[in-house]
Amino acid sequence: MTILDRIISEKRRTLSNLSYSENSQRDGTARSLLKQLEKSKPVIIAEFKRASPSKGVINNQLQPNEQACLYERFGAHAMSVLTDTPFFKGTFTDLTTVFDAVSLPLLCKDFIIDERQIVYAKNHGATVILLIVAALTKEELYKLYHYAINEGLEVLVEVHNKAEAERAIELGAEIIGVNNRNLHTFDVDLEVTESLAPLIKESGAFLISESGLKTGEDVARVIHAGADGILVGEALMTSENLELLMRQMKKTENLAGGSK
Ligand SMILES: O=C(O)c1ccccc1NCC(=O)[C@H](O)[C@H](O)COP(=O)(O)O
Repeated sequence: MTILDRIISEKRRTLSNLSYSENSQRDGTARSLLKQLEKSKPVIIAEFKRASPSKGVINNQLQPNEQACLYERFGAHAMSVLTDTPFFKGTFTDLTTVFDAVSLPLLCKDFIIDERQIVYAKNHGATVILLIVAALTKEELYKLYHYAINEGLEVLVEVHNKAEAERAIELGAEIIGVNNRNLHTFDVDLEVTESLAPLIKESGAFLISESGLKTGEDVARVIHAGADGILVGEALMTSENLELLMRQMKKTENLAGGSK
């Protein structure tokens, strides 16, 4: 059993607590990750991540609104907020707090297996949701993807290997995230992005490299492989000089061999 299996099993257990009924006062239509991807490279998706199964507590001291304002000020193009509580110590209040603090596209980083979670995420300010191919059957992936699109949301479809990438491409996903973290061992290896990039880029989808990016050199490596953007959590949550690190990650010289 992988950590993903354990997380999904916990999600199923708590699903009945979610309701469709809550109405949102939040209009996220102007916050498009796709538009950011069309105009900037590399797109930086900065994550608010207190804890994780692989690292335990990462940083429990930061306030989501303050960190969001710093991310926006230092040039993030979008934000990701972990909303899962048991494994990541995140909450949906974090998501609404961040929505109210900044005007960036907002990814609800959760483990979605049911339409109710999509409505719930949207009502709490999400403009992008995550669908993890490894967690869904082909039918579930298709149904949830189109449900989210019909709700006016954008979807980051996450893959870990070639078979999953082929499923994301077959779905017609416009934004595909390659997660460099092995869910069995928790090891991160940027070679995962490098190996899947040609297939994903050939499909015409935007490619986001996720997990394990710590330095400007790491970013240069995945951008050189073909990534259009990156998703970074731990390195930003623990940085002692966030402004410098984000500047290094955004540097256009990182686009080794590529154009802006
Ligand atoms: O981070 C984990 O330990 C983890 C374990 C199991 C499933 C998902 C997990 N993380 C979610 C993410 O995808 C990352 O938070 C995101 O890519 C940022 O990663 P990092 O920059 O390495 O914090």
